Amino acid sequence: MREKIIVALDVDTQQEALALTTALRDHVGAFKVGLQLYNNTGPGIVKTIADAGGKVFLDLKFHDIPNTAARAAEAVVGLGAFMFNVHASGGKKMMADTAAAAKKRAEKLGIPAPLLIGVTVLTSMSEEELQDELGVTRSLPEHVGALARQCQQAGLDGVVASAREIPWIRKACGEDFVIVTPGIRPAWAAGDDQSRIVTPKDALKQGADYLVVGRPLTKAEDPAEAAKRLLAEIE
Ligand SMILES: O=c1ccn([C@@H]2O[C@H](COP(=O)(O)O)[C@@H](O)[C@H]2O)c(=O)[nH]1
Repeated sequence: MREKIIVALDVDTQQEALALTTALRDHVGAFKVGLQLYNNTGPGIVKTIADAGGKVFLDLKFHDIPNTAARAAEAVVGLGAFMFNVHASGGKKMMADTAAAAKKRAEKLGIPAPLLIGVTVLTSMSEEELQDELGVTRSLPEHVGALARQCQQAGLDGVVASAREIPWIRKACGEDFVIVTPGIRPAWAAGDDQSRIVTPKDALKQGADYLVVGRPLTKAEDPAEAAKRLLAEIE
């Protein structure tokens, strides 16, 4: 089960990130480098964590025109992350061009292409916000299911969504499509700015492939103890 846990390293410095990877690497499967750490430290952080024995999910959520996203994806391939992502709402062409560019670059380098995952609806967003602010008329789970289908048709490997929407994603995309679920909160953790939260146990019960957990572990007084507590709930 621990292989399914991805820790969000939302910290400012390489030093803080490496302290967390050292404390947590025996308890989890991978580490996520997002906008905060990447923009504070630069692309080299991916290799630094990989060299320290950690698998890296590079969570930069590309959302741009097809050419820009595809060229950025080519740069990502050489960094050594096992997974990276784009926003599904960037459209099918953007996703398809990005997937094709990453595969081509990986082939050229003779390395496996990283998994490419589409962000459906951010887990911080509620159905009310989606409908009232973004003008989406279908229900949130239906919207996630429809975006997931577009990701699959564009050649992506999976999606990011709340574990609440897994039944809709499985219905639209089948069992082999990768589902990465942030917004994971054990009962003892604060919800913070997340809206569609799910416990680790329920996320696994629903069939999540990966659970992204940040603050419940990284802000804990003892991150390794918090990870052990979380694992005790699911193993
Ligand atoms: O829909 C999404 C997409 C990405 N995230 C990222 O996951 C982590 C969650 O951190 P917590 O501290 O466990 O809330 C964070 O890095 C987000 O950028 C997400 O939460 N929701």
